[in-house]
Amino acid sequence: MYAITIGVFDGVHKGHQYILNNTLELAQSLNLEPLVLMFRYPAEKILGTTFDGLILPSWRRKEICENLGFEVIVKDMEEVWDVSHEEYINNLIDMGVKAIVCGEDFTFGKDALGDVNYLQSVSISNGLKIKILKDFKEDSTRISSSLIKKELKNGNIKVANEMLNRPWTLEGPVYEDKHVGFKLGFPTANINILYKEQIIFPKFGVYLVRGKIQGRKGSLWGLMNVGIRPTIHEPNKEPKVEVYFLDFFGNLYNEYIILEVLDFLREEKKFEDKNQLVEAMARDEDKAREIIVKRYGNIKSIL
Ligand SMILES: Cc1cc2nc3c(=O)[nH]c(=O)nc-3n(C[C@H](O)[C@H](O)[C@H](O)COP(=O)(O)O)c2cc1C
Ligand SMILES: Nc1ncnc2c1ncn2[C@@H]1O[C@H](COP(=O)(O)OP(=O)(O)O)[C@@H](O)[C@H]1O
Repeated sequence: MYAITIGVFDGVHKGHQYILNNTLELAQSLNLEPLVLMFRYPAEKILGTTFDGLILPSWRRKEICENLGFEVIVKDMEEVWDVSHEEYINNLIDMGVKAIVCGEDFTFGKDALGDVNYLQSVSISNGLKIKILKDFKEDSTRISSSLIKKELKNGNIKVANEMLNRPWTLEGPVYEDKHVGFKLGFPTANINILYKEQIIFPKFGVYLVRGKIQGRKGSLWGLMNVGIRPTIHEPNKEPKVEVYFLDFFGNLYNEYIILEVLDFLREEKKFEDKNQLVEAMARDEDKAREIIVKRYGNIKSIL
């Protein structure tokens, strides 16, 4: 028997963490198993309106919830798009749901006709316990996935990380390209962040990151560039996420990399020539090393 919470949980930010913690507490007090029904994408993606990508892919959100102690079911919202709100609740009851935790703006079922009032009206006859939570606010700001995405688009990575309660991560497999990086003296592993799900690109520019190569123990400092590389390429190139790891040399093709994005160093620029770009990259490296020593006590890159 389950205590469930339902949603996209994009980012699994502080507001989500508040709902999740409440679900864990309720589950414990009622002797139920905590369960998350998680949707891969928000409704905007299906409606084709203003969806600019996910903060975190579904498997990463699932893992975070599992680490908190939840069982997690990931579904495509399309699967339940046409299910009426009455049937939706009946399906949950059939699954063994005994308690539901949600925010006050929670809606469900076809045309979003199910809401917290409906939930409460059917709860007694179905023996359901409903817990409705008020918006989670910090300094009177309502923390939300769309606010975090706005901060990421503005390069305010530290603000976003604060709302996430952990460093934002970008991840994906490394793919081979034209080897321009090596020739510039800064080899960069290209990370395909879109290989399975649509993920948001942050503001184009240079970031300090800490990277992990899946299957290896340690982690590496790195400089991540996100953008269209206007110095080297024609305009309208596809944006790319690439990382130059400090104090590392090795083959990363086809490795799977997870980057913790820690700081925004500067915007991407079109330099007059390659030499100026290389000089700027060297300055980026100096700045990154300064931050590492100052803020992180010179923790080394280790693999
Ligand atoms: C630390 C760092 C900073 C970068 N800054 C810029 C930049 O400001 N402008 C730019 O055009 N490219 C920038 N790049 C991207 C390089 O142009 C790119 O790594 C190189 O062209 C190889 O790209 P390719 O894989 O598309 O061949 C930067 C790369 C790194 C690692
Ligand atoms: N310090 C490093 N940081 C990132 N990649 C490195 C590093 N040292 C070696 N490499 C390797 O070099 C590759 C990138 O070289 P680059 O010339 O930029 O080629 P490509 O155009 O294929 O990305 C990486 O995918 C990785 O295999």
